[in-house]
Amino acid sequence: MSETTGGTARITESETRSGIFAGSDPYALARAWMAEAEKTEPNDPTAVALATADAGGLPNVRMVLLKEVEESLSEGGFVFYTNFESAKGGELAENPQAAMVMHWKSLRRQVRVRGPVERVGDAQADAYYASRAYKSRIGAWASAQSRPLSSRASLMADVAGYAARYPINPPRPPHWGGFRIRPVEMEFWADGEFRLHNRFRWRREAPGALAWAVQRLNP
Ligand SMILES: Cc1cc2nc3c(=O)[nH]c(=O)nc-3n(C[C@H](O)[C@H](O)[C@H](O)COP(=O)(O)O)c2cc1C
Ligand SMILES: Cc1ncc(COP(=O)(O)O)c(C=O)c1O
Repeated sequence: MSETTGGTARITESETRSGIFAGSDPYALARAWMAEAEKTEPNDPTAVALATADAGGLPNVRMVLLKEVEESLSEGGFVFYTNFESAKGGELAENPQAAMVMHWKSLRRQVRVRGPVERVGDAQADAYYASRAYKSRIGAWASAQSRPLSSRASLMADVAGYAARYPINPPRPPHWGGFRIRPVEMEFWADGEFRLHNRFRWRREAPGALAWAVQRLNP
């Protein structure tokens, strides 16, 4: 058992990690793997399957694009953007916890993250919204995401209506913004021969603690 200090976060682990698993900051490790995936994946290297559950515990899952792995040694988060009134928005309002997994076929690796979820602050969400294509910004106004739609024509009429209302610089819709998953657990997985994969789980040493305990897991 060894103890090291990764920035402000202490790490306890049973085995020294090396190669693609090395490092004392799991956010930096996730960013490094994503940077590799950007070179090898044909499209959407930041796509994640995002799992939520409603108040009754029934799970739901869908893809979203991860837009930020925040720079922090100990208290970072995984950020995505969506409609607060969508199915996932409703589930996160009832039960603000989520899990996500990134899987890159080209690298044969996956990263899993679990934790409580909070909304991203207005200034950060405004800045991200402003960086999107104009038509995507208008689409966020027009789409009542996850609710029934009578026809494609009605959606396109709403798109035209919002484009007329906001010919330039549409403000961020009040129903659209970001969520941040604050990990209590992360897992880095890489494919091994004959299914003898390598897995390292990073878990907070105690609820609310900054320190991580890292454990190699059976494949
Ligand atoms: C690769 C990919 C990326 C996506 N990214 C997002 C996203 O970042 N935000 C979003 O709201 N929907 C995104 N979607 C659409 C969602 O998968 C989903 O259809 C939508 O958010 C409604 O989900 P819900 O009804 O569970 O709320 C993406 C779909 C795919 C296939
Ligand atoms: C409905 C929806 N919202 C948001 C996003 C996030 O991506 P972007 O901000 O790059 O449009 C996506 C990506 O596919 C999407 O489908």
